[in-house]
Amino acid sequence: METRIKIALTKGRVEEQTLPIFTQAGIDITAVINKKRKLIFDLPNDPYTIILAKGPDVSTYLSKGAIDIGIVGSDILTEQQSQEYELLDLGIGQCQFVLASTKDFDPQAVKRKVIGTKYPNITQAYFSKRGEDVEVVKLEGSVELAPLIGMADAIVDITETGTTLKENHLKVYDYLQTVSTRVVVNKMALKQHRELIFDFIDRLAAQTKNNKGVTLK
Ligand SMILES: Nc1ncnc2c1ncn2[C@@H]1O[C@H](COP(=O)(O)OP(=O)(O)OP(=O)(O)O)[C@@H](O)[C@H]1O
Ligand SMILES: O=P(O)(O)OC[C@H]1O[C@H](OP(=O)(O)OP(=O)(O)O)[C@H](O)[C@@H]1O
Repeated sequence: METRIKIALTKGRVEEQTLPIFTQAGIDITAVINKKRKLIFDLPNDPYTIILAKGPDVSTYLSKGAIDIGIVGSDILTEQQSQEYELLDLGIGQCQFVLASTKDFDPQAVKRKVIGTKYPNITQAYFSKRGEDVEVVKLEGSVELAPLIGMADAIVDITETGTTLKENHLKVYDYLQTVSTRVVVNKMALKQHRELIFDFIDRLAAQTKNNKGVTLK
C-alpha cells in the first residue's frame, strides 16, 4: 500500500492563505478548493492526505500522533504549549497579541483586573511575568465585547489590521507577541516518514518569503 503523510490544515484564514502556497509548490489541491462539507482529501498526484480541522484540534491531533504534520497558528501552539517540532514558518496568518481596552481604562486604577480572552495560558503567562495577579475569563470569540459590556477590564486578543479594535473604540495598551502560521511535525512521524516529510517541507519552504526551513539537529 502507498505510504501517505497526514497533513492537518487549519480551516478558515490559515486554509485560505496556505492553499495558494500548495498550488505554487505544484501540489494539486483542486479537490480541497472545490470541497463542500468533505473534511479528508487523498490528493491525486502526491502522497498527501489533507485533513481540515479547527486550529486547537490540529495541535491536539498532532500531540496524540493522529496526524503527521499540522499547519497551525503559533498563537495556538503557544497556548497549548505544543512540544512538537516546528519545521517552517510560512510567513502567513501574521498578527499580534495585544492588551486592549476602552479609552478610559486606567491600568493602575484597577486592583485585580478581569481579563477576557480566548487564550488563558498566554494571558496568565503575560501577567505572571509582570508579577500581577489577574482573573482570566475564557471567551470563545468576539472578545472585543468583554470590556464594552462591562464584563472585563481589558482583553488579550490578536489583531491584524486593527479594524475590529477601531470599530469598537478599543485602544491597545501593550503588545505581547507576534503570531504566524507554522508547519509542525509529530516527532514519531518524523522518524517514520523522514524523507516524505522533508520533501514536503522543502516544497513549501521554496515558496515562502524567508525561503528556509528549520534545520533539525
Ligand atoms: N485577524 C487575524 N489576522 C491574521 N491571522 C489571524 C487573525 N485572526 C486569527 N488569525 C490566525 O488564524 C488562525 C485561525 O483563525 P480563524 O479566524 O480562521 O479561526 P477562528 O479564530 O477559530 O475563527 P472561527 O471560530 O470563526 O473559525 C488563528 O489561530 C491565528 O493564527
Ligand atoms: O485586527 P483585525 O484585522 O480586525 O482582526 C482582529 C480580529 O480577528 C480575530 O477574530 P476572528 O475574525 O477570528 O473572529 P472571532 O472573534 O470569532 O475569533 C481576532 O480575535 C479579532 O477579533
